[in-house]
Amino acid sequence: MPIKQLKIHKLNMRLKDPFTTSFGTFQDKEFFITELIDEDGNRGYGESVAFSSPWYSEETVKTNLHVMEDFLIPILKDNQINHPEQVSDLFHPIKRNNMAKSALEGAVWDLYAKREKLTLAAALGGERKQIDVGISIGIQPTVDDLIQTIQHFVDAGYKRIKIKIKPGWDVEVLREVRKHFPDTPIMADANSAYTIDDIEHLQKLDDLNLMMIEQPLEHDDIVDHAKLQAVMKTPICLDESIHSLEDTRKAYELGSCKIINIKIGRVGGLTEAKRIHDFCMDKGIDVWCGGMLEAGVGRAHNVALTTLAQFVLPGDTAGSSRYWERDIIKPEVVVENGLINVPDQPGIGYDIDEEAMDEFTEWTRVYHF
Ligand SMILES: O=C(O)CCC(=O)c1ccccc1C(=O)O
Ligand SMILES: [Mg+2]
Repeated sequence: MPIKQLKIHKLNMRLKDPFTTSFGTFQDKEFFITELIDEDGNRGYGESVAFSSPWYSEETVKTNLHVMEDFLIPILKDNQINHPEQVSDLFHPIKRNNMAKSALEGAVWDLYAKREKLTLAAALGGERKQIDVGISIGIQPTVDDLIQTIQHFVDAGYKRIKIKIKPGWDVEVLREVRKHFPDTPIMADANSAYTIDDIEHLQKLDDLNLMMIEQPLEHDDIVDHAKLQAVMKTPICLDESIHSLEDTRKAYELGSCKIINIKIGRVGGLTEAKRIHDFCMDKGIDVWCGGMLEAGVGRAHNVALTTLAQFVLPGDTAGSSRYWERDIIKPEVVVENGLINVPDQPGIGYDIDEEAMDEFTEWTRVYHF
């Protein structure tokens, strides 16, 4: 691909409502939009998903910029790229920093799909025209607030409800929720808030008919999760622990989970996400697409990935309006009856809303190839 220029746009956006997990509360999001421009004027876009603080993983907005500028962009400049699948191998010598890698690799995928006049979904091999959507609800001030919030999103049609839990906001809360919503597909996400010493406590969740429990134990663990899965009938889903196909294989061999949440940023890009998907399809592990409170570009990438066959469970790919007063894409991502219609325009399939980009852009840097 005759790449001419890369732009990195630094954006600041404010979520409509604060979002609280076991590790902290977010409302202001700073991130990068990557824009890769070829000699014909095609533009491919990616989004960095690291947060400002290393609470979810070790990456931050600042480490993303450092790693992109000092290591990854030089690799892109020095190599002729014909297909986006080359990028993850070219980036492989750089350890981890998967969200930085993904922000650039995503722009290469979008540019490639646009040049080939394919939707990003089709370029990845996805066939679904609509995807099922769930929603992730942060920790609320009171159980009543939580129940009202769930009711709101159940009424809006979301196909499953994910509830964030932490010690002190878990068994009793979920029991109350289950009483109000006996038949709703419900799951819990602990974001690594428990340890092996909490196994007996976590077993109390087993009679609540949860779809799964996401990442109950340490962010880097797969051994204790296997011990937990062995004594629980509720499926364990791994999020933070899975950074690669290799991690997935090891978790599978140990029996650490029955479900995997695939986040493009966490695994270093769409190519690795697809490799994990293919492995899980082969082994019968269900997967779904996780979220990082993305703006429109990242959200569009998630929608495209979810069209692959083994994404059999609703993802955390809620509509733009769940997060933002105004998103940076036109049209915004819309959820109706718990479904998103996959766009049929080339690449990510949504246009950049240049006016919104201007509003949220703090600065732009240009790199000439
Ligand atoms: O709606 C979303 O984008 C996902 C929300 C979510 O659960 C989440 C948000 C921030 C960090 C981690 C997570 C997570 O999936 O664990
Ligand atoms: Mg999670």
